Amino acid sequence: MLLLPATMVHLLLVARSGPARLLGPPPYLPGLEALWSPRALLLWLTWLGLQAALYLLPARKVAEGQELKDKSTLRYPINGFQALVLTALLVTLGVLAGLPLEELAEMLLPLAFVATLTAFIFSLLLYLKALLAPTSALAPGGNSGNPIYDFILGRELNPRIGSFDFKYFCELRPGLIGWVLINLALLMKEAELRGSPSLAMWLVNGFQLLYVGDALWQEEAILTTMDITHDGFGFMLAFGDLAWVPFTYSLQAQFLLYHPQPLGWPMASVICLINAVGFYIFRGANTQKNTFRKNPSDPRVADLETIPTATGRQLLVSGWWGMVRHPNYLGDLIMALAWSLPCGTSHLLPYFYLLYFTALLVHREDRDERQCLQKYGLAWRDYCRRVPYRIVPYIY
Ligand SMILES: NC(=O)C1=CN([C@@H]2O[C@H](COP(=O)(O)OP(=O)(O)OC[C@H]3O[C@@H](n4cnc5c(N)ncnc54)[C@H](OP(=O)(O)O)[C@@H]3O)[C@@H](O)[C@H]2O)C=CC1
Ligand SMILES: CC(C)CCC[C@@H](C)[C@H]1CC=C2C3=C(CC[C@@]21C)[C@@]1(C)CC[C@H](O)C(C)(C)[C@@H]1CC3
Repeated sequence: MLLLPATMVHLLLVARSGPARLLGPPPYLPGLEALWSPRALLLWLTWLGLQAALYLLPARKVAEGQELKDKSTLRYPINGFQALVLTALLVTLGVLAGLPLEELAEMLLPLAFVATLTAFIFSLLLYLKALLAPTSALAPGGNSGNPIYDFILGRELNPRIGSFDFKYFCELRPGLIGWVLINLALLMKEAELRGSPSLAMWLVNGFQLLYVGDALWQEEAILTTMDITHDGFGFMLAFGDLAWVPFTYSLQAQFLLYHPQPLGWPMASVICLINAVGFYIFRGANTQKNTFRKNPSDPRVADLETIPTATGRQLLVSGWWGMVRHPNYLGDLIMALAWSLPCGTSHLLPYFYLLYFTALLVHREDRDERQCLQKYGLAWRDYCRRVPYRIVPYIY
């Protein structure tokens, strides 16, 4: 709980320091006056309020989630992309009216601090709320009885007030859209400092906007991911969604603002190709699984080979899911590489995301395999025999 926020602050400080050494000490230890700013708090609360208001707007579609323990299903508004477009419109109007968006680049530290504070307070409230929740509403992993463990992992699976689903909202809106907004502010700051944004900055902004835009366009697909179907909503996800994603996932753009990197068109084209390959695998795999889970007889997946399981559900054993057992992770990792390459090879810092993400996905894959083995037993063993590699074909 303390190490993650400390790591985030370390990264923010190091990115703007001359040597930008990931593994070195931070350039200085910020005092409370550098972390706390009422202006940052006001800005952050306005941002959360705006995203909540956009979430509550009428949706083009309302989707049903996976079946819960008590056999019920929850309904989710599909209006994330609409929220992104409306936010973009509002920001454009604001900038045209003189809003100094580039000033965000100077406010990252106090903003990250208030985002962390909100994550702490919010997860405490979620924990208290979960004490009143019925057993059927609890997540499988966050009910050990150890309050600290449960506070971190989250006791309740889908905490809601009325139809407002906190986990679903936080996973895709304030942090993810905040991430691209911070990137844009850094791009504008670079334009102010150097006359125009660098090619490397354009690439990082473009790739990450594609990733976020895609997540919101394919919003419904998140309903079959582990975060929604299995993990409770506690400190880890609240901090991850609200603070970690916007302030550490924008690290490459932060690095580029303070350490401009030369990048020619031939290298830029190779990097674009790497990102396109990663995106193709990531999107193909996620869409295939989501389509199959929603309707196994959908013509797009009906021809794929499957393994029946004792639960009545089937496992895909051809197509993307016949190549490795987590093709979506492979695509995501290839994209992570493409986001770091525009920052050159002189520093390790911009590769932090790739390193952290590899560790996160290897751990997540292992966790998922254990859950699947428990759920599907022999059928899962059969799947592992037929598809022996976890993430990278012939390597891992
Ligand atoms: N940028 C970031 O920071 C992060 C991004 N991600 C991305 O989020 C996406 C979702 O990841 P995550 O939720 O971890 O995992 P998945 O979307 O891969 O979901 C795993 C589940 O898929 C189902 N499944 C597994 N194998 C098969 C198969 N062969 N056929 C059919 N269903 C199968 C199982 O659930 P069941 O059978 O019950 O349906 C399993 O529990 C990924 O693309 C990942 O890269 C994840 C974490 C962080
Ligand atoms: C703080 C900890 C070290 C780790 C916290 C992990 C979280 C930051 C991630 C857990 C799963 C995530 C997903 C996405 C963002 C990061 C977190 C919240 C995701 C929304 C990114 C966009 C993708 O298209 C997705 C598939 C929708 C992702 C779902 C999982």
